[in-house]
Amino acid sequence: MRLGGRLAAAIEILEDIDKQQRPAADALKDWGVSHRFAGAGDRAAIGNIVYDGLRRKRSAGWLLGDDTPRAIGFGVLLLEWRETVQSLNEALEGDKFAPPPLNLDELQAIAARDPEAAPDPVRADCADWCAPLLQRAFGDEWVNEASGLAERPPLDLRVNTLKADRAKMLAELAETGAVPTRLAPNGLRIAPVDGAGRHPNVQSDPAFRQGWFEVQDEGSQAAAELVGARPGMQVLDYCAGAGGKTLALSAALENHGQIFAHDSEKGRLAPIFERIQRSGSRNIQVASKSAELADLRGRMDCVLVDAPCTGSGTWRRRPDAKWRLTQRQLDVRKAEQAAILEAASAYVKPGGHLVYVTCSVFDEENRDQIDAFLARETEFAPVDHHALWEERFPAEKARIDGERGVSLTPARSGTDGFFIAKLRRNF
Ligand SMILES: C[S@@+](CC[C@H](N)C(=O)[O-])C[C@H]1O[C@@H](n2cnc3c(N)ncnc32)[C@H](O)[C@@H]1O
Repeated sequence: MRLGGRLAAAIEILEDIDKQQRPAADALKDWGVSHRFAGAGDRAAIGNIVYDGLRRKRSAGWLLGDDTPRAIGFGVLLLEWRETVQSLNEALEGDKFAPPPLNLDELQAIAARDPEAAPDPVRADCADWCAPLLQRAFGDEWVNEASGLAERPPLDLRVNTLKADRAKMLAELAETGAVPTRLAPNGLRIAPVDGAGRHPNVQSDPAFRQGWFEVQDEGSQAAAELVGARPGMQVLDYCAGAGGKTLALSAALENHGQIFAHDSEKGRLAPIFERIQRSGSRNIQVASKSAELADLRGRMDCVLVDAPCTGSGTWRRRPDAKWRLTQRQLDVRKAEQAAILEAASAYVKPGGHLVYVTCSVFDEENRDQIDAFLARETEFAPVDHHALWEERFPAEKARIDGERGVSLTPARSGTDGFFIAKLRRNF
């Protein structure tokens, strides 16, 4: 397929996502099934236009003076793919699968608009109702921080130190261009791809099947590091889901001590069993029912609450979620987070720690939750987050509120957006 055919396919998929309000991954998969002739390179290129279009939906549409899938598809090629009006016209000419070329209105809009001078919510590529949330979280930096959340992400891996080390993995994955991550001590990073490129399918590498590494954003790895799990500890991962952080904690425990992996939704835990087996972890006990946790009350050295959240920190990877999010969903998440913090805190022993993590950048899900929890539960007090950060990552910058927690963002730390607060139970 030439660029025109790929663009037409991307516009069709963007229309489908818009009309059906469905996840981008599902729409792309269905398109692939009904267009089996498309090769791997075409699928990657079409997927990139769709995902870039969703990341930069507002600014791409604004450039053409419209918010249709067509405007977004063309706009994002101009904004992100280094195409020009001229190069696009040349590429589309004579391609019978291409969409109609840019019309006069579109050409006039493009000529009249300077992306740098666009209104703030357009440059931030966010919904209007989210702008005040981002402003509150980032102050004067909000547009820059929000546009960081609209960039392509890298592919990050965590080396499983139960089976391998970083030098061994660097050699194994040399062809991928992987380099050590700056923050996470066991991380590797494969840089974001350009244009129609695609990341290597690392999960088909024999080293993955042998459990030498996992795919995990560096921010998630850093969050697991800040939990401070050490060999011999008793740790409860209260919202374990598919086990991304459980496995990182298990490696930190070096198989000494115990991790209890819990999640209220049994189905979410389903992938954890195979992952545990592959990783060589021998100290993870999966507990899907709350009743199975009864004996752990007041006994844990550390309880991790990796809370359900809006996921606003992961908009680079799931840009469709950015446009589906509603105020009502945020309110539901806030209520869940408060209830989970309350319930999980009962398992921490005196002198132990409660660690609250979200992959959101909104204060409403982060520091506000910590403030409200500390006001209710006087036996808990925050650790010194500056000292915590310095101890683990002395050379790196993060947005730190000493009392409430550490915030990571693409613009600041080059990771997904994460919030981490560590509280000590004093009595
Ligand atoms: C952010 S995800 C966890 C991701 C996981 N820790 C990882 O690193 O891969 C949040 C999880 O919280 C779970 N959850 C939601 N409500 C819960 C509750 N009341 N108690 C325990 N887990 C809950 C969800 O099912 C979801 O799997």
